[in-house]
Amino acid sequence: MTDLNAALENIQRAAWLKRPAVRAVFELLDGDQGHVRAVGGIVRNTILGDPGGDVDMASIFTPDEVMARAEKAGIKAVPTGIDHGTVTLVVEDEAIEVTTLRQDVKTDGRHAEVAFGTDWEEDAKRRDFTVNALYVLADGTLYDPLNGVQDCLDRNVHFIGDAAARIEEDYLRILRFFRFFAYYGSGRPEAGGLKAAAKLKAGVRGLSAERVWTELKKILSAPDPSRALLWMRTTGILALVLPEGEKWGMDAIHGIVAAEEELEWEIDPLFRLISIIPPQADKAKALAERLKLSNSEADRLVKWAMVTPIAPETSNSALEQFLYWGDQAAILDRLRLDLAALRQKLKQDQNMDLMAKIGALHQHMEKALDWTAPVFPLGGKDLIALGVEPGEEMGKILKALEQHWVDEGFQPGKDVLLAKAKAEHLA
Ligand SMILES: Nc1ccn([C@@H]2O[C@H](COP(=O)(O)OP(=O)(O)OP(=O)(O)O)[C@@H](O)[C@H]2O)c(=O)n1
Repeated sequence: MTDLNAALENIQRAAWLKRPAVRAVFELLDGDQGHVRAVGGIVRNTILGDPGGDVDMASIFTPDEVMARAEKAGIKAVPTGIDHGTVTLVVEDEAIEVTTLRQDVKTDGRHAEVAFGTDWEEDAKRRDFTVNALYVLADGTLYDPLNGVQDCLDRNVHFIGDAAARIEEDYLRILRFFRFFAYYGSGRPEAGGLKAAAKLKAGVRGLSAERVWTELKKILSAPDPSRALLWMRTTGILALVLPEGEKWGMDAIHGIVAAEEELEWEIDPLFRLISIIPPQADKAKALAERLKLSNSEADRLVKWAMVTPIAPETSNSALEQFLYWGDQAAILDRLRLDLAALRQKLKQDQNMDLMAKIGALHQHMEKALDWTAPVFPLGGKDLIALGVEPGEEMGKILKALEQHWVDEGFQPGKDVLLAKAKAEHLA
């Protein structure tokens, strides 16, 4: 476990703190006087020993002042979120968001109305969690007004001030609570935050589909999201954002996480989603529409839901037929899912039958991964040459010949197929 000294050292040594863009922004906005500071995810992640992510900064200067200074210094500045006081500065291809300190004035639960401020503690207090209210100054010292470092070290995702009030400012914070718990939490989520999240959960209904899906994807991308998902289910929050996953085997996710680790599968949030919803095309479609998944995400989900499960006993030739007529990616998803489930089962019940099934599924997966569909050697032109009129009938003949070719293990060549066409279809 990281201790305080190691955490502070992580910051002093952080490579991002020395990057030209970060130095340029510190210089532009009087970093030596503490008027601009790195904040948010990058600081949190660095303390926890995983210094990845974009560098976001906060500053006492108004967006106009930031723009004016950037222009004078020849730094590219784009007003990317001017309503929220955000200007993006670009130096040597690195984009850094600089947001003016804020004080909240009014809120409707989704969008806080903000006034610019110059008080760092005030800015810290209007953020969501203590672990996100950490600032790094130009010289690498830490400003931690709300004891966020200790909460990082204790793996405690702790709302700032009154949890309910923080949530009412932005209901997305309910999902962020579970996201940060998934990544950094240990034990149980903090009781006060959990209670407030459960009580105010109806508020997530008012969030845009895009924000919910983006956040859900981040939860599903955590090294092990299973505990967070279980708490979301216990509090009834999962039922609101993902009703399909409510009664379905949440246990599957354990098998997936284990298989990812043991078989070095890449973490794939959509695959994890697949594992916790039932394989029903109508449900998959409804989910994709409700959460506004991208076309490729929706396509993958629906195709997976429609694919026929492939039993371990399936013969090689039957598998080839599945692969030829079906969707390779969906079949692979199906195989991976079943494999992960069987491997999990084997941990409780070491029996030969299970081992044999797992071995067979491994082989099916190898085959499916290597699969390139053979090309059917016949086309419409070949039948026209035999005197068949183009049209529906020709389509039927071609389909029948193709089916025969597949059934025969893709072996019959063009001549054999043409002979069959003459004998059976053109007599
Ligand atoms: N609903 C929100 C969203 C963000 N923030 C604050 O804005 C910072 C930046 O937000 P964002 O970039 O969305 O998230 P990060 O915490 O930086 O995490 P990541 O970059 O890993 O998504 C957060 O750290 C937090 O201080 C907040 O208080 N409430």
